[in-house]
Formats: sequence, C-alpha cells, structure tokens
Amino acid sequence: MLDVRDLRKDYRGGTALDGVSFSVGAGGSLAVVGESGSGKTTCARIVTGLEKATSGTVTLHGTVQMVFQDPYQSLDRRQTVRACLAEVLAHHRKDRSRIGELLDLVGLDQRLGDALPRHLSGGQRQRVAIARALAAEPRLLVLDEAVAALDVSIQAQILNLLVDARAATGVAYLFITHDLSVVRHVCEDVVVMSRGRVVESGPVEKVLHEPEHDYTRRLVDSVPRPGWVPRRVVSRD
Ligand SMILES: Nc1ncnc2c1ncn2[C@@H]1O[C@H](COP(=O)(O)OP(=O)(O)OP(=O)(O)O)[C@@H](O)[C@H]1O
Repeated sequence: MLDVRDLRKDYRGGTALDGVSFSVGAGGSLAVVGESGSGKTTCARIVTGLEKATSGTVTLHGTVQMVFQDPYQSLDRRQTVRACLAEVLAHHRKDRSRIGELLDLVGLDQRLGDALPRHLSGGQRQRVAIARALAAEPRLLVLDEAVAALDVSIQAQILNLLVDARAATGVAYLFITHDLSVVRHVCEDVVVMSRGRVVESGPVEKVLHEPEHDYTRRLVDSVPRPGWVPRRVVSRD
C-alpha cells in the first residue's frame, strides 16, 4: 500500500536521501531506524507530502496521517480533547459519535474528553495525538520518533497501545526511530539507514539477531539493554 522507489533529496548543502526504496503492505509495520542525520525524517516528510523529493516515486493507496515526537507542540493548546477530535472527524466527514470510541481505542478515560492539553501528562497527550491521527481512518500512520520524548515506562504503554490499535483498525505503520530497542515490539520489518542510504533491511528479528552490516551491528550494540522488550503494563498514566 506504500511503495517508495529510489528517493533522492538534495539540499543546497548536500544530499539527505540517495536511492532509498522500501514498501509497507496493507496493515503492515515497517521501522526506519538510523542515527541522527541519516535521513529518516526527510523520508517521513516526503511520504506524507510535507516535502518534495528531488527524484523517485512514492505510491500510496489510501490516506496517511502523521504523529510527531512532541504532542504538546502538535496539539492546539486552547482546544479540549473532544473538540480536537470533533474537528478532525468533521473535516473528514466522519460521524462525531466516534469520539467515545476513539478515546477507548487509545485508552483515555471519557472524562478526559473535556481536558485541555496542559492538563494532560506527556503520555496522555501522545494518546490524544494518536486518536486524532486515527480519527481520519488513515490506511497508513507515519510515526516520527513518537515515543522518543517519553519516559521508558510510558513508552512501553504507548507501544502497547500502538500494537493494539493496529490490530483493531488494520492501519499500517511507518515507524521512524533512532532507538532500536522500541522496534521489535511494534514492527515486523525494518530498514536501517545511514547517511541517506538504506544499508540493511529485512524482518526485525533477523536484522537484530544477525545484523549483516557493521553500521547495524553498532546500532544493535548501542541499545542500552539488548533484547529489551517492553512488558505489558496494566496501569495507565
Ligand atoms: N531543510 C534542510 N536543509 C538542508 N539540509 C537539510 C534539511 N533538512 C535535512 N537536512 C539534512 O539532511 C540530512 C538528513 O536529515 P534528517 O532530519 O532527515 O535525518 P534524521 O535521520 O531524521 O535525523 P534526526 O533524527 O536528527 O532528525 C541531515 O544531514 C540534515 O542536516
């Protein structure tokens, strides 16, 4: 449902992407990992249409929504959770009655519908951002460092939520992260980027256990706790 072929992005100062190709099947989940500056965000911005590639093609069947790292920046500070979701539902001509369903889907208490972003914790705000993205019923969600700003225990909760939301809705993920430890739980496949190129790709388990490329090996070694898998967390923030 998403096919990215031979993307190139040149800036005046250099090249951010060079021959990048990958694809995500319907309901699939692909991680794009790499160090800072490897080109991940540029990929995400081109897939979502925020930026144009210098050359190459992006073929996408269905709509795409994006979830950013910092939900506080991406939410309107004057808008309650309910108003925020109502706006997106109206924009996409979806039924307003879905607000309750969306809050359930992301594990937010219905009473929080009347809260403003400043009354919510970081994890709760990210739940709102995910609900807002899912309100449009996209076929693909691009998550750009969506858990990077959260504490590890809250990260685990949001990762669990993402697993559950994908199972419930059939949405596909393009999961952009510098942190390999969060990939295994959420994604089936991974592409590893370095300096604007894909250096390795394949099933997550294979790439994590038998990395072929030196760069990937270093990324795997730099994970603080190799093999760390977030445990199911029962309590919610
Ligand atoms: N608007 C721009 N103008 C010039 N160079 C840019 C621009 N945007 C990105 N770049 C360069 O392109 C390269 C890839 O950047 P990109 O943000 O995609 O990497 P990244 O892997 O997402 O890193 P990070 O995690 O730090 O955001 C970097 O060298 C960056 O400096």
